[in-house]
Amino acid sequence: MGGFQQDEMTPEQIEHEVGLYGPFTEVVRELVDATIRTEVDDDEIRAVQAELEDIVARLRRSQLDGPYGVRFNATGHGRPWGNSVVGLRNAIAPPLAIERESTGRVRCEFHLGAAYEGPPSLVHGGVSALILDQMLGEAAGAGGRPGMTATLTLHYRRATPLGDLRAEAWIERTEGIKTWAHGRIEDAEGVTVEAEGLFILPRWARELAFPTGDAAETPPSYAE
Ligand SMILES: CCCCC/C=C\C/C=C\C/C=C\C/C=C\CCCC(=O)SCCNC(=O)CCNC(=O)[C@H](O)C(C)(C)COP(=O)(O)OP(=O)(O)OC[C@H]1O[C@@H](n2cnc3c(N)ncnc32)[C@H](O)[C@@H]1OP(=O)(O)O
Repeated sequence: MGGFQQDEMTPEQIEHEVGLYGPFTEVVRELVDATIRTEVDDDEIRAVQAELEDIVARLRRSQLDGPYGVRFNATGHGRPWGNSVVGLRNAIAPPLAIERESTGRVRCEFHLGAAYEGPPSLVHGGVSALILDQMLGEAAGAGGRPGMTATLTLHYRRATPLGDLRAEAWIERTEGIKTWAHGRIEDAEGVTVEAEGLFILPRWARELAFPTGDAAETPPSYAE
C-alpha cells in the first residue's frame, strides 16, 4: 500500500517543520471557526473572500501531487501530518495530542468548537466516531498490535456537548492479527460515547511483517 514513506528528516528538521506548520495550520483552524461565526457585513465577506482566493493561489504554486501520507524518518519517528484527527498540517483535525502507553492505553484531552457541530451545540455523531476510530486504532498501534478498522461499534449514551472533552482507549484482547480495542469520550459529567472495534493487520502488512508466512504471534513494531 502506498502512503507510508521513509525519508531522511533529522530531528532538527522535524522540529523546524513542527514550529512552522503547527502555528500555520492553527490559523487556518481559526479561519474555519471564524467563517462559521462571523457576522461582518456583505462587503467585508466579499473582500475577505478575494484575499483568501489569492492566498490559496499562492499556496498552490508549489504543492504535493496528492495527500500527505504517513512519513517516517530513519529513527522510525512517524509523521501522520495529513491525518484528519491528529494531523499537524490538517486544519480539519482538532487536532488530538494523544498520550500513548506501550501497554496499549491511550488518552487525550481536546476541544471541539463550532466546526464539529451536529445537533445544536452538540458534537456530530460522525465526529465522535471519527475520534474513537482513531483512538482505538492508536491503542492497537501503541500496544504493538496495529491494524485497519474492520468493525467499529458506537454506543451514544448521552449527547456530547461542544467544548472541552477527553477520550481514552485500550486494548481489550488480541488474537494473532486481530486486536479488539475499546474506548470512550467523556465530558465533565462522565461518559457520553463508548466504542468497541476490531483492528486487523492487513494482508499487505502481514506479508511485510511475516514474509515466511509464520503465524502472527510476534507483531510488527509500532513506531510513532
Ligand atoms: C494500519 C495498519 C498497518 C500497519 C502498519 C504498521 C504501523 C502503523 C502503526 C500503527 C497505526 C497507528 C495508528 C492508527 C490510528 C488510527 C487507525 C484508523 C484506522 C482507520 O481508519 S482504517 C480505515 C478504515 N478501514 C478500512 O478501510 C479497512 C478496509 N478493509 C481492509 O483493509 C481489509 O478488509 C481488512 C484489513 C479489514 C481485512 O483484510 P485481510 O486481507 O487481512 O482479510 P482476510 O480475508 O485475510 O481475513 C483475515 C481475518 O480477518 C477476518 N476479517 C476480515 N475482515 C473482517 C471484518 N470486516 N470483520 C470481521 N472480521 C474480518 C477474516 O474473517 C479472517 O479471520 P480468520 O483468519 O479468523 O478467518
